[in-house]
Amino acid sequence: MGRGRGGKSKRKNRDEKKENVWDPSKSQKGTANGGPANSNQLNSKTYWVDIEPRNEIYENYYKTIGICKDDTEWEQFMKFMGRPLPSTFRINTTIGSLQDVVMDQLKEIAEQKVDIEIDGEPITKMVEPIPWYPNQIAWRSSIPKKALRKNPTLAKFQQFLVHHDNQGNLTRQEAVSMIPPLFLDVQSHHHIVDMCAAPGSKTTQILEDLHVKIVHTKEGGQEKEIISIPTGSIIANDVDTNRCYTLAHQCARLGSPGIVISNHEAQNFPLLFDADDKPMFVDRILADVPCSGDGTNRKNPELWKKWTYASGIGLHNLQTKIATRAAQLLKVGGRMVYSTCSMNPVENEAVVAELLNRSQGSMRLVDVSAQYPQLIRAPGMYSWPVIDKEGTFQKFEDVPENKKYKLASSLFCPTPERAQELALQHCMRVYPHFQDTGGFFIAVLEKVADFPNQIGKRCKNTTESTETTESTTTESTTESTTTESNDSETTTTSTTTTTTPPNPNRKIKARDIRNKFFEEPFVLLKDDVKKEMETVVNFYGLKNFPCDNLLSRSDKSQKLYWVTDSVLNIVKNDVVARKLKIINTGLKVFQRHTGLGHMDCPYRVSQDAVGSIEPFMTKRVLSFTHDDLVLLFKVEDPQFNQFPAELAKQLTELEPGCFVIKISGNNRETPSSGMVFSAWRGKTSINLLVPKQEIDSLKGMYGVVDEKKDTTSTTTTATTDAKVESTTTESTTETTTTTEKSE
Ligand SMILES: C[S@@+](CC[C@H](N)C(=O)[O-])C[C@H]1O[C@@H](n2cnc3c(N)ncnc32)[C@H](O)[C@@H]1O
Repeated sequence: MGRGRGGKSKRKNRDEKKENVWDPSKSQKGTANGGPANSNQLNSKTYWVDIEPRNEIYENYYKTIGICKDDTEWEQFMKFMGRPLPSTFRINTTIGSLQDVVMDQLKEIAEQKVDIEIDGEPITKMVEPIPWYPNQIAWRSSIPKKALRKNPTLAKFQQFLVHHDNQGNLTRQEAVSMIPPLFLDVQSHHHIVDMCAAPGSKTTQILEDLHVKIVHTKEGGQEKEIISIPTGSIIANDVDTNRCYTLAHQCARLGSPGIVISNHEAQNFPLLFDADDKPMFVDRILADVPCSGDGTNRKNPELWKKWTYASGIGLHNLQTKIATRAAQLLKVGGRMVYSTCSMNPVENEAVVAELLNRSQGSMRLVDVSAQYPQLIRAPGMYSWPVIDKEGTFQKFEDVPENKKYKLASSLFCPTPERAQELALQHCMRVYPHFQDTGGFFIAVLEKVADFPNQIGKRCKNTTESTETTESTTTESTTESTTTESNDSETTTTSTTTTTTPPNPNRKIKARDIRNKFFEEPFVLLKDDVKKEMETVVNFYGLKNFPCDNLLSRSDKSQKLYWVTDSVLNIVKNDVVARKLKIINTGLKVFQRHTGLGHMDCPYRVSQDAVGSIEPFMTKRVLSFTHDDLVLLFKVEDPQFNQFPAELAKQLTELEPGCFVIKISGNNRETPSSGMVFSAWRGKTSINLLVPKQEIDSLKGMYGVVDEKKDTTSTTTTATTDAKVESTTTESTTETTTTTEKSE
């Protein structure tokens, strides 16, 4: 973590595009070129899509359900639902002293006066902190993105956003989406599962929290310290393989050894066992389940056209299964957050009530009303009718016999007495008009005892388990939102017993091919690689580096991944390591040189992990100034003697091979100071072992004009003996040298 990467470029991803259907370029109105007639008077419609933010069925539904207390509030609700969302983002809390730089710049921008109107309402602030988010880490701006680009006064803010987003210094995330991780109350030793994690905005937020350690001071107080190696871990899971790669990419930007990306159906997520064969129940679990998304209409206006009664009803069963599985995987005393970006009680309180019923008192809703008091929220609902195209039903008993198969009894609200017993008021509802956000639902639950038929009773020294592994009959993908039918679920998904251990020689199975799962398992280092590590430790002068926390992916051990103790514990259990479908884990820290002739050290430091490994290095770290860095950007493979004399001498004396460049200087004056880069010392020249995208992003940021001969080349050239292919592959974030193939 920290300033681990010189520059973090952001790859546009297909999934993001798919999810965010709003395409402002198609919605230009106003002047001939699409801009407003007067850049100070904006009409939000100018910047929004050409979709009327109305849907009669939706409006009737939510009026009947009674989410607003009266007509005046309803008007407010609809007014905000019909507007584009403010832009919101979080500052990355793990970038060390750079956080102060970002904050300074942001405050300077925030102080600038703006004089614009949107829909006739004056906007006086370009950007402001979100009041309920601690320590001014989250910010919002009501100015539409497109207006930022068009208006010269606002352009500086736009540049700030683009630059720091590219550098991984901030994450754009919807304000309400930041709420569930806050209530998860993560600590650095926690073992966490994010069950439906892609595209990963909440995972990255949790991952940042994992790197914060609470230190107890002598005076009895508490301080927060950013740590690069937590003991805990987060497994970020998603059923959609492609979305898992997006997730992996998002998480790689943070460079944490505590991440595991897995690809399972959340409702069948396997219980893991540690190296001693003990079940690894989790400390924290987030079930941010697939939902109708009817709280996101402001972001995805297309949803206005798509909403039907079936949108929520069709997902209730899957949501209940996922919530149940989450509760089963949780440690007694652990915390779970269930959330949706829907306002529909059948996806929210109904699921929570059903989970509490199934838990038979082992789960309870936590009253978090005193936490984050500036966050305006409504309590959970106690009663709601179930409405579908057949009619409106107050109780399951009211449904005609021949229609009962379409509606599960768990969709219906409990009796008022039972709702009170379950304390459904402790659920939280956030509506758009409360603080100009999307709509969201959050429930915080605690496990107080074992779940009925608690999973995890497993015989030691045997692979037999009472734990469910994925049943081939439940391998379906996400349930359709359009189906009206819904099986009434009476049993949990955990009661199936399997006695079939995973195949120890597991390669790729037919089922995996159907699910497009082709990843090789992560394994502990073989003895010969362990032996090689002695050379690596010596070459880089690694002091106290935890070599035992390294994994590889194949026999060739081309790349070595650094993981936290918690991840290591998972992989050490051979059976589990094969059962868990890991797409990626940890931090790629070393990459083998191949085809480079005789090299004293078989591995070079990967740019992905350079910031994390540099503090362990007592050799081969050279201090460069910002000007030296600019020279490296401008000149292809600069010769030693092109640098100042002292640095040229150090380079000459350095043994050939990989080394690390650390930029000196004061953070506030030299923006690149503290950045670290993996580099190669050739015979007479050096070059960066950094992907081209990252270099380009930095060059843009520092206004470096390219003086290199071949600007279209994707590789550095051959006066040095390592060449880095700078294009990233579609499916992974890896870069490969031209002399090596990725594993
Ligand atoms: C609401 S989105 C999650 C958003 C994510 N938590 C974030 O903050 O970026 C729901 C996710 O659930 C995934 N999903 C759908 N069905 C699933 C299942 N049965 N098991 C696991 N993930 C599922 C979808 O692929 C989607 O990525």
